[in-house]
Amino acid sequence: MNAVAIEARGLGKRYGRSWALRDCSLSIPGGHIVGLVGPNGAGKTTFLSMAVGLSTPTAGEVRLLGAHRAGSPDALDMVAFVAQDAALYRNLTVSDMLRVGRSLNRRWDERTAQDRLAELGIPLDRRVGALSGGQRAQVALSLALAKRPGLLVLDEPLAALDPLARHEFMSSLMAAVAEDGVSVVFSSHVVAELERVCDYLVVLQDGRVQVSGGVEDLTAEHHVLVGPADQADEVAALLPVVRERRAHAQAHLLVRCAEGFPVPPGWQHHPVTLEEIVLTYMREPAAAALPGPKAVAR
Ligand SMILES: Nc1ncnc2c1ncn2[C@@H]1O[C@H](COP(=O)(O)OP(=O)(O)OP(=O)(O)O)[C@@H](O)[C@H]1O
Repeated sequence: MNAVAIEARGLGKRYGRSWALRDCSLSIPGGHIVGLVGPNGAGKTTFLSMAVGLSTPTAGEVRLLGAHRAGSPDALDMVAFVAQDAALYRNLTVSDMLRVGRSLNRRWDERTAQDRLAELGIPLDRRVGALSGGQRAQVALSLALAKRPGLLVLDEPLAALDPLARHEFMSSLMAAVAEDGVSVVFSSHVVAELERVCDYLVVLQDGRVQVSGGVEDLTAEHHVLVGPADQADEVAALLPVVRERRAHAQAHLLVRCAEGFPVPPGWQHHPVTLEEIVLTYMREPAAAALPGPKAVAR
C-alpha cells in the first residue's frame, strides 16, 4: 500500500469565529505508522474527523489512499476509525459488536477478528461494559481491523490505558500492520511511545502543520550543538536554530540541517531523539519546520 494515505490541500475547519484547523496542506505517504502530535487544542481530532468523513471541511479538501474524497462511499469503505474513548455499546456483548460490524460493513473478516480476540483471551460473551479499558481498546482495534481497511485512523487510543495495556495495544497494532500492510495514523500525547512505533511524524500547533516528515529523516536532520554561550549568536547566524537554551557559560542549540554539516570549532555535536524533537517543536510554537526561526530560552 504505497499510495498517498492522506492528502490535505488548504484544509480548514472553523467553529463560529475561530479556526480549529487552518491552511493545512500535507501529503502523508502510505505504508507508514504516522504519529500525529500537538498540544491540547492543536486540531488533531478536528483533522482526523475530517479525514475519516465524520465532519466536513469549511475550506479545502482531504483525500484518502490516492484519490478518494474523505466521506465518499469508497473512502468510507477503505478507512477504519478508532475514536478517543473506543466508542462501543457497553450493554452489548463482544459477539453482538461483531454482528453489528458484520451488518454495517461490506468487507468483513470475522474469522480474523475472532482469532484475535481469542488470542487476547477476551470472551465473546462478555458485555463490553464489563471489560477493562485495555480490553475495550483491543475490541475496538479488532473491529477496526476486521474491516480490512487500507487506512486505520486512531484518535488517542492510549489515553485511558495503563503503561502495560498501552504497550500491549501498540505491539498488537504493529503486528497487525506488519501482517496487513495497512497505513496507520494515530494521535497521541504519549510522546515516549512514538519513537518505538512511528516511522512518520506530523506535529500540529495551533491549527497548523508545524512539522511533517519521516522519522529517520527528521532525526538525521536535527542535531544538538553545545558550546560557549558567547559564540552562540555567531553560530545561530550560520545555522537554522529551532531552539536555543543558555545555562551559565554554555549554550545548547537544536539545529536543523543536513548530516555532515561543519560543526563549529570548540562545539560538541550530539544526535537527538524523536522525543526531544517533538518536545522542542511543541515548546516553540513559532518554530517552523524549515529552516526554523530562532527562539531563545534562558
Ligand atoms: N465542536 C466544536 N465546537 C467548537 N469548537 C471546537 C469544536 N471542536 C473543537 N473545537 C475547538 O477547535 C480547536 C481544536 O480542537 P481539537 O479537539 O481538534 O484539538 P486536539 O488537538 O484534538 O486537542 P486534544 O489534544 O485536547 O484532544 C480547539 O480550540 C477546540 O476548542
